Amino acid sequence: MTKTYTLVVSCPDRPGIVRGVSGAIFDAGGNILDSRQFDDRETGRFFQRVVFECPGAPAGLTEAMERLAGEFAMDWKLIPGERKTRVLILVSKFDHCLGYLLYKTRMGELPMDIVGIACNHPREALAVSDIGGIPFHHLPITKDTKPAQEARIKALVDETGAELVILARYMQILSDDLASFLSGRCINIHHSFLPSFKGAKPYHQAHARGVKMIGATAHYVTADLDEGPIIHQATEAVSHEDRPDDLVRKGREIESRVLGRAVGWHITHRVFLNGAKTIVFAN
Ligand SMILES: Nc1nc2c(c(=O)[nH]1)N[C@@H](CN(C=O)c1ccc(C(=O)N[C@@H](CCC(=O)O)C(=O)O)cc1)CN2
Repeated sequence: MTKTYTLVVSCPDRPGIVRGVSGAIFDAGGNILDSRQFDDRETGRFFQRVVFECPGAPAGLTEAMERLAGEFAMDWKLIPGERKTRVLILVSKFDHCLGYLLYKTRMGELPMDIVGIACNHPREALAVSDIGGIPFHHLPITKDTKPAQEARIKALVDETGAELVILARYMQILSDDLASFLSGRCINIHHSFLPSFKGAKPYHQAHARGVKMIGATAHYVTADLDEGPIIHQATEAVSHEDRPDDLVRKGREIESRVLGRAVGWHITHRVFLNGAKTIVFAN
């Protein structure tokens, strides 16, 4: 039976990388369906994402990639097309982004398994979302209980085998330790067009500043608040007639859409970390 695979590679740039990778896929019986690449002249690093189909398992590809990895100092990963990413979602009071992710997952538009939802408020706080049979974890937090609460989050990640943690308007600052534990596998939605208006109340800051555009930013989480590598952003025009609540209302749609696209690109292996930035082979 024909199967599809995604191969992602990154390595110091030099001639012969694309020939090596495409040759290995050809020798394994693969037919390339899509290939995207980028050569970062600033860092001298090369990035490639290849989707190919193969009549069954790509025989010998792993061994060939290991040889290429030795020759080119290459980081690489081969992912079966039907594989779904295991995801843990963290949320606080506002559940519009959670609701959007649940809907997109149920519609089959996000290939992921939501293995749990954790919230620092009781279940009843999630006003609109129907979480169905997804396990819900109420993890209250205070200044004094933060270390224990975060230890519970780490345990949940390990117990559920979560490969990605999504902060879907989770309004608690992760400690350096937890941010480090989740490095490269935790995506946050910030409700402003970063780097403007960092912090907990960006819409009020935006209103006070009198901006004519608002936006949202999906980024990987680092210890430095709202400073992580950006995956996706979008904006919408607003006017003097918009009060803070209007900005919050208009922002809900932007936040949901931006987070949904960023998560979709991450779980389909279209996002590469490149220092403090990202490379995104968007679709
Ligand atoms: N280590 C990080 N943790 C978190 C990040 C991040 O980038 N790095 N993003 C936030 C989300 N966020 C903005 O997008 C944000 C959340 C919360 C706050 C904040 O000041 N929270 C207060 C408590 C507020 C409350 O209880 O309602 C606090 O934690 O003291 C600012 C920005 C998620 N975590």
